[in-house]
Amino acid sequence: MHLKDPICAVATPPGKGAIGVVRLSGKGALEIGARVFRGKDPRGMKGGRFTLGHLVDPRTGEAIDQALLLVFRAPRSYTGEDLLEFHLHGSPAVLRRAVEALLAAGARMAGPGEFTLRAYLNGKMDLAQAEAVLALIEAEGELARRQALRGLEGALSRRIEALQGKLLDLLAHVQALLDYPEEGVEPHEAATVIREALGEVEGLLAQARASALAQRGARLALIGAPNAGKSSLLNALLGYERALVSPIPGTTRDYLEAPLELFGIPLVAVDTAGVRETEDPIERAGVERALRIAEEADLVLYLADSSAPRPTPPPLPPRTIYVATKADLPPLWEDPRYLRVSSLTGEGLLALKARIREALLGEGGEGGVFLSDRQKEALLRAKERLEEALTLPEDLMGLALEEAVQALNALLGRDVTEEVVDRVFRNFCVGK
Ligand SMILES: Nc1nc2c(c(=O)[nH]1)N(C=O)[C@@H](CNc1ccc(C(=O)N[C@@H](CCC(=O)O)C(=O)O)cc1)CN2
Ligand SMILES: Nc1nc2c(ncn2[C@@H]2O[C@H](COP(=O)(O)OP(=O)(O)OP(=O)(O)O)[C@@H](O)[C@H]2O)c(=O)[nH]1
Ligand SMILES: [Mg+2]
Repeated sequence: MHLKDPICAVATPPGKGAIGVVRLSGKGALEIGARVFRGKDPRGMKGGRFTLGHLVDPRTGEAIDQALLLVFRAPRSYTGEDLLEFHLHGSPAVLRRAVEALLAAGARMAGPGEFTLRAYLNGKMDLAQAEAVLALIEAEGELARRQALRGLEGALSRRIEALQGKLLDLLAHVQALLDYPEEGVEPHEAATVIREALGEVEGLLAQARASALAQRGARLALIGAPNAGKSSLLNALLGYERALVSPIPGTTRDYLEAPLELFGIPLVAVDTAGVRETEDPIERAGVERALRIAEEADLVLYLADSSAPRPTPPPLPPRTIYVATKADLPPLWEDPRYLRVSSLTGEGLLALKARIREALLGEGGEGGVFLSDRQKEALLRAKERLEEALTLPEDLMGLALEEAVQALNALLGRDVTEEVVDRVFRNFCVGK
């Protein structure tokens, strides 16, 4: 059901701020606006204009606040409907009264994401773009922000549409074959198109992994023997003295977490107690924790002091980068599998950061676009159907191709059930 009734909500975050914005959208928004605004009549204003006046209580005429009123006229607005924005002082007391005034004048409270839902239903954006709006709001790191902006501006949608175009051409070809078998199609041609499509889908799936990582961030554990230089490397990565450093082995007793952004990826670096055999029960508890943290981390940096006798590493997960520390001192051992780093001089630090980035994102992290879990599932369905089509003779692959196109349609939010749409917008905040 697509309602067009006027909805309103505060668009800015709760709390105090320089400005607070209340949005009003739908059929009759201009009339409601006229009831709550003292100043220029919004019904006489062109779209894309603003004016300064007062927001008033429609029941009493009492001024609630000064207001800058922005008027957008259907279909040229965010939602595609008539839309008014009241820019008020960012005061909880003002915003509460402002919403009350709009409700009294005939609007109703918007549901979560209802403005963006209307933008989607009115064809202002597809479902993939709507999900990117949410991802942009949620973005904490630079990479997540960049990926979400690309998605919201339609980078993914265009790629999916191009892919569908190719598959629909092939489908037409294959269907023609059913009607005019004597015409014939080059058998290898279909396979080539499908393989190309599969390549594109797989490329997007790789981006989905990078996208999930950019959104959620990653935990990076530093582990190694006492005195290996873990706390020093943590400080060097952070660029400030977060952890205590000393020449006494066993300085770090408990683990320590510090947020850090590398190449736009939000990370939590975890410095841990040096791993060794020990009688001290407190130290032993610290060691056990360190090993568990390594096991649970997305990526482990295993540190070994290159200026001391070579230690035997504890059991380490496969996602481990091996680091030989104190590269500024004469080495007692060398191993090409270890990256030489000095926290003192900074030598090898850039190479280490590059390795961390590569381990987390793989090669193609940079040009990525945001992909939601829902979009990833649609891509997996398309991939299955394309793989199936590849095993079939041309005259029988039509159904599989059609289903692949349908999966891509679902990604864009075409021909999807209300339930699918609801599930997307449930995650939005009220006011978006
Ligand atoms: N004050 C304010 N700032 C905002 C938003 C908003 O809704 N209000 N946005 C909301 O998320 C973002 C901007 N996105 C927007 C996207 C489209 C339209 C819009 O009115 N589009 C019309 C007309 C465009 C035009 O005048 O050229 C259209 O597409 O037809 C407005 C904002 C970020 N900043
Ligand atoms: N020359 C040199 N000394 C370093 C370097 N990194 C660390 N050190 C020294 O090595 C000693 C131990 O450093 P920490 O960073 O405390 O080592 P840790 O691995 O955290 O040790 P625990 O907390 O005891 O497990 C300190 O005296 C540091 O100054 C380096 O790159 N070069
Ligand atoms: Mg330490």
